[in-house]
Amino acid sequence: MNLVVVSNRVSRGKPNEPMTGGLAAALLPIVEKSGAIWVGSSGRVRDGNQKEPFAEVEALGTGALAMLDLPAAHYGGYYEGFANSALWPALHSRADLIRASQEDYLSYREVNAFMARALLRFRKTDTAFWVQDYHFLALGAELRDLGVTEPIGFFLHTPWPARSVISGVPHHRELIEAMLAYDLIGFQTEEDCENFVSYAQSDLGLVVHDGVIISRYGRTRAAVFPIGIDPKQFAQLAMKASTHPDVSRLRRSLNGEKLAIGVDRLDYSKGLINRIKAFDRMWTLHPSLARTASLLQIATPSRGAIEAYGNLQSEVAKLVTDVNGQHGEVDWTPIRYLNKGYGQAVLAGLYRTAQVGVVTPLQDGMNLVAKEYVAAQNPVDPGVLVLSKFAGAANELDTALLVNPHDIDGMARTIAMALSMPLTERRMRWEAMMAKLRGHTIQQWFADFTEALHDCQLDKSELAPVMTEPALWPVRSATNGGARYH
Ligand SMILES: O=P(O)(O)OC[C@H]1O[C@H](O[C@H]2O[C@H](CO)[C@@H](O)[C@H](O)[C@H]2O)[C@H](O)[C@@H](O)[C@@H]1O
Ligand SMILES: O=c1ccn([C@@H]2O[C@H](COP(=O)(O)OP(=O)(O)O)[C@@H](O)[C@H]2O)c(=O)[nH]1
Repeated sequence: MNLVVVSNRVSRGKPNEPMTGGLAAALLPIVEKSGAIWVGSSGRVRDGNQKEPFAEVEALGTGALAMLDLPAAHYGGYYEGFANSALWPALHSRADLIRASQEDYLSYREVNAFMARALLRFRKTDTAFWVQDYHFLALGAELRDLGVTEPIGFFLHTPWPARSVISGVPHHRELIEAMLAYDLIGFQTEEDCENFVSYAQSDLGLVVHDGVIISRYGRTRAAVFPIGIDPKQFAQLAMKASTHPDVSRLRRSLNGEKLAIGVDRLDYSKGLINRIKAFDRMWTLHPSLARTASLLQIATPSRGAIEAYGNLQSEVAKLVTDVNGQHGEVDWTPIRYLNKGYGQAVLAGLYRTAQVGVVTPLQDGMNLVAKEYVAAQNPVDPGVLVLSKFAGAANELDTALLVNPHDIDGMARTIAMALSMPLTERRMRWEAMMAKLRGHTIQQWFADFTEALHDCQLDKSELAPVMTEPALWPVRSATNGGARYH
């Protein structure tokens, strides 16, 4: 099978460069070894009506990486607009932050249609397409319109919310109907999958049998594939990193003080404000922890052109300044706040230096930082993970100290408890989490999804086509060769 993997964000795999998000971090090591072609955005745009999309293609491991220049007129409306100002907030149950215009929606559809045309260049006999994430909900339908009959899978890296929340997205119905052009739709958790299936049944009135949704396109299997990491490789990275200058300097600067670490994109879904308030509360409730335990918070800038992200950056910076002003001493800074990214080779060493990992998103598809923190620990003296129950990772890492990120007092108490947890309990919890990480690696995730996609194709060829009542479909009219949706 010739696999074509598609995502908005790709990674060129430069060692020492920070990863922009978990999708690129997770896909890089497996795509490199799979021989697949990975197609995504180059981060550049190009003017004009590109008849032949421009792609820079380079070798990536045993396969290739193709980076496309996306259409200049639509990029902003697609990425900052519909994908990250309408879909992202809805997918993270923040309906209050949904901002969507008709122009943004049309740009989103244009970029999906553009990507479909671009993908034809990589289609060979026996090709399967694997589309990643909410940037390309309609890509499968666009490919079908171009006559593609090969298997097309889709994996959603974010949560899928309750019906009432996703219904807040303009054009939700036609987008979700378009998703049914995929043969296989993968989710991070059972809850996400159930929410999606419930929408298909209740809002689209479709029949669902054994996880298979029957629509005008035929059969779509909805299933759960929790994404993992390579814990062995991450542990090796962490051991090697102990001599990295940044890691050595951090260790020296601590003078025996305990350290908690947080590593997140600066995103409102990550719960940074509540986390910092929890530390503030902890130092107020337990004055003995002032000077003896501090927080290193890495907050990598993300999607800065979007208003909600710009506001968050100012709000977090102000809160950190207030808390440091309140609890700091002439020779002690409670929160070290870094507004930049680090390569994973350093990050792994920073995780290992910290006695507590704090991962407290309000909502998160998976959260790979939680898994990486666990894998990076020293087995004889492991740190403690404080983890939000609303991160996908909490389903597997259930021996972490699970917290409600809305309960600031509760988080303050739990972080204090983590800082003083006895070694036997730390080891017991850590070993149970490592067993889960070893059982669900990124390699396994990749193999499970591609095998399930292959099985969908077999089912298709063995079963007669399904006829159903036509659902409501977007009305298309051609304008300058592009697709328009009403
Ligand atoms: O590409 P960006 O706009 O810079 O954003 C970075 C990525 O953020 C999201 O990552 C998700 O994928 C992780 C791996 O499955 C998962 O652990 C995390 O919970 C998700 O939020 C987004 O879904 C990606 O498309 C972005 O590339
Ligand atoms: O400075 C940084 C911050 C994060 N990461 C990586 O970015 C990914 C973040 O993934 P996660 O699933 O936690 O969250 P996302 O950002 O995708 O929502 C992880 O693999 C981190 O190791 C990185 O390489 N450098």
